[in-house]
Amino acid sequence: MDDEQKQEQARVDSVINKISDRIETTTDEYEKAHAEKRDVQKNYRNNTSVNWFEIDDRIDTSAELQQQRALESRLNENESIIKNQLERYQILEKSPYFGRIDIQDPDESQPERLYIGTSSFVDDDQNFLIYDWRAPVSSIYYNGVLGQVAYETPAGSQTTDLQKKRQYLIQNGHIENMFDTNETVGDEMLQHVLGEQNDDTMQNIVATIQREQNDIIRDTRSDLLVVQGAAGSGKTSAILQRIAFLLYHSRRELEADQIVLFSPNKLFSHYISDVLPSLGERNMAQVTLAEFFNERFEGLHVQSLFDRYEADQTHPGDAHLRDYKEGAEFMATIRDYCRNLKTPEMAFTDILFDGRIFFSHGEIKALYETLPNVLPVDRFLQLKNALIKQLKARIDVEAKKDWVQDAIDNLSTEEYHTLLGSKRRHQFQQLDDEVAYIAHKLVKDRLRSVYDAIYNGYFLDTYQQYNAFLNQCSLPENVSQSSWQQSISDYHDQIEYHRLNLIDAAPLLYLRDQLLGGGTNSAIQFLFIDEMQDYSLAQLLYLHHAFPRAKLTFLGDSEQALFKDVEEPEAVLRQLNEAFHVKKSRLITLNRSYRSTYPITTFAKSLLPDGDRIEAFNRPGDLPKLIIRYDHAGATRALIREVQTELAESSVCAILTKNLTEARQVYQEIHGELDQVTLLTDMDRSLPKGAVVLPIYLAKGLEFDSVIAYDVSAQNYPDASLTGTLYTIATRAMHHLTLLSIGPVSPLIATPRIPAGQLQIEHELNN
Ligand SMILES: Nc1ncnc2c1ncn2[C@@H]1O[C@H](COP(=O)(O)OP(=O)(O)OP(=O)(O)O)[C@@H](O)[C@H]1O
Repeated sequence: MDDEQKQEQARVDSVINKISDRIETTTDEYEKAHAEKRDVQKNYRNNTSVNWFEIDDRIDTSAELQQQRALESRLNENESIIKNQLERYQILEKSPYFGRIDIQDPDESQPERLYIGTSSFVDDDQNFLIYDWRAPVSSIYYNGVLGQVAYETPAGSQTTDLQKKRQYLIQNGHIENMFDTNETVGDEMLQHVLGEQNDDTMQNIVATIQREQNDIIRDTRSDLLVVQGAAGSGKTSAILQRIAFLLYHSRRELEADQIVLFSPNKLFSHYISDVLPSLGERNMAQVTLAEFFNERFEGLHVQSLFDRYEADQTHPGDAHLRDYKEGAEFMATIRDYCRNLKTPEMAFTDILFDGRIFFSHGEIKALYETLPNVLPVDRFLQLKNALIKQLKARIDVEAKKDWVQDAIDNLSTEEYHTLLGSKRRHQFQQLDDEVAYIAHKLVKDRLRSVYDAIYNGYFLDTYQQYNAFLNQCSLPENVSQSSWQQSISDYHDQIEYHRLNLIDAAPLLYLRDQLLGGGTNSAIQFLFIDEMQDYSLAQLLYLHHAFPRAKLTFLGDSEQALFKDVEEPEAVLRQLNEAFHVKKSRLITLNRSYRSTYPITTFAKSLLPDGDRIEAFNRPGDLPKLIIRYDHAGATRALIREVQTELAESSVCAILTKNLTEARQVYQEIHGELDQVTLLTDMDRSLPKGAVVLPIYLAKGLEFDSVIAYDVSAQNYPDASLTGTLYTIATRAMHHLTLLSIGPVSPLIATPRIPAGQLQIEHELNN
């Protein structure tokens, strides 16, 4: 250790001491806050156990309880603020900072040294010992090269002279490594971090954020930010850091649950779940598209993207028809259709109660006719109000009937009191009033389902309405009437079985919202969509409609699209701009790929016709291995041997297949021969150790130490339509990639673009 490093270590020690002291005092504070909250809660519980019916005169209790509830919520908040601070200090205690910048401001006589870490730390004399990485001045660390640099502050742009930039790797209080660099963030540090990574969960990249990634993270202006980047270029990492940045930037106005991330699968949700907590922030809400749709279509099973991948492989369907139904124009057609819909064309339906008609569709239609001719969404709101008014009138009439009196007589004391609810006996002038109240309440409760049906708009059969819409569409030239009619009849059959094809989900929801209103959540301020290439424009438009106030960040890589054509990043942005009409949009492309070793990225990019623009990060490693076998038994033996070799070094080895059928078959073949092997499905939420077998679409967004691509033969990957699939598989590997071919190798690999020297080839003879 040279003198310089000794001095730096001494500073680290002294800062850690101060952090440890602070942890001690904060722990005391936390315990106090916790005890205070517990006392109040105990008190609150004792009070709420008051029996309302026996102690009629304790009217004050309610006000007291309200006060206590407010107090409890204040104490809760206080406790969680202290807890959060404590967690941040605990993170800092292990590794207080990762960067230092020495800057000389024009109006200062001395240069200043600033140390940068995951959050700021101020000593008792108000000296900033650590700056938060998200502070305006910290951007110099990520963006600046030595010399004059500018950075944005709330007060405008500032310039300063950057004299030194130093990076540290501090683990458990020790400086493991430190480098001075003139680059944005030096490659040495990246080498170190990337070489060390393992599969468990994603790590934050705060110490080594690259310049273009920093642009993504710190963008606060764009309404629509589109990130297109090669596999492993850090798109997901960057947006998680962006979320942490936004939470810091708008601490007062933004909560983590006002941010939604659409993630590609459940495994991915788990995989990224540690990143924000490791930065001292709460996780945002996460949902998959399938979860979102299934929640919106209660009682209907919506086809998932995975079901569709599987179906596509046997019945690819009409591509033109799909393009039409998944496009922006189709959604616009729905909006126009809804706006111009005439009463006779509306699919009104009866509201039933106990199997009998309560409001007939004719009655409802007639009522609708009497309402002012405004947009359907407003007119339906009026219709709901009018129907609820009628329902109330019918409740009044019904409450006076004999059956109700009989029902009251048969109520147990407990049921009676439940109906009485918070009302107290002395609030009624006479017993009759009380009975009338109970009768009314009883009928209202019984008719609750009618009320819900009105409230939810069940008087309009939206499935039937969508069917009617489909039947009147003017088709584009490349879509034939027969294939359109077939798709309508498929839709019809699916609905009969309470199922819905993915292609119809967004349009149908849009139609429903256009007519009946609702479906929107204005509380969400930021919407993130990862793997955007797997979403149709119609789906993206629907999500924009569903979260109308949210700023949008979409990220993806069209090269990784399974069964879809590659699109240029600029074309993606153009399409979105035309469809979304946002004020400020921005495209950021990331071409440098960090995940895999140099030989793996070099191989993977060669699979793509235009892979040259991808830059492989220079991390050394073994060449990808291509194993060729000419029969199934030989292939299985080779597979088992490879898995064993890989598991001797790594804790997880992923065998990636084209689809679920293939994954099941591989699992059957090997699970008797290996100790730890798991077949993963779309229900799995976490990754077990050992060998895992899964179809590629479930591995989207994930990475593994070691990947075996199963059966890359010419028979299994015959043509360019599977380039995206193969590329996605190859780019999941961080350190080792093995390709197993049963029979002659796919022309996607046996191509002049991939010289033999890029691979280690093992033929059957070597078995
Ligand atoms: N600046 C960085 N510093 C350190 N590691 C990084 C950096 N950028 C990316 N990585 C690492 O590279 C790997 C790939 O990153 P990430 O998963 O974010 O890429 P991606 O573009 O979303 O990939 P894909 O599209 O293939 O899912 C991760 O292990 C991530 O930690």
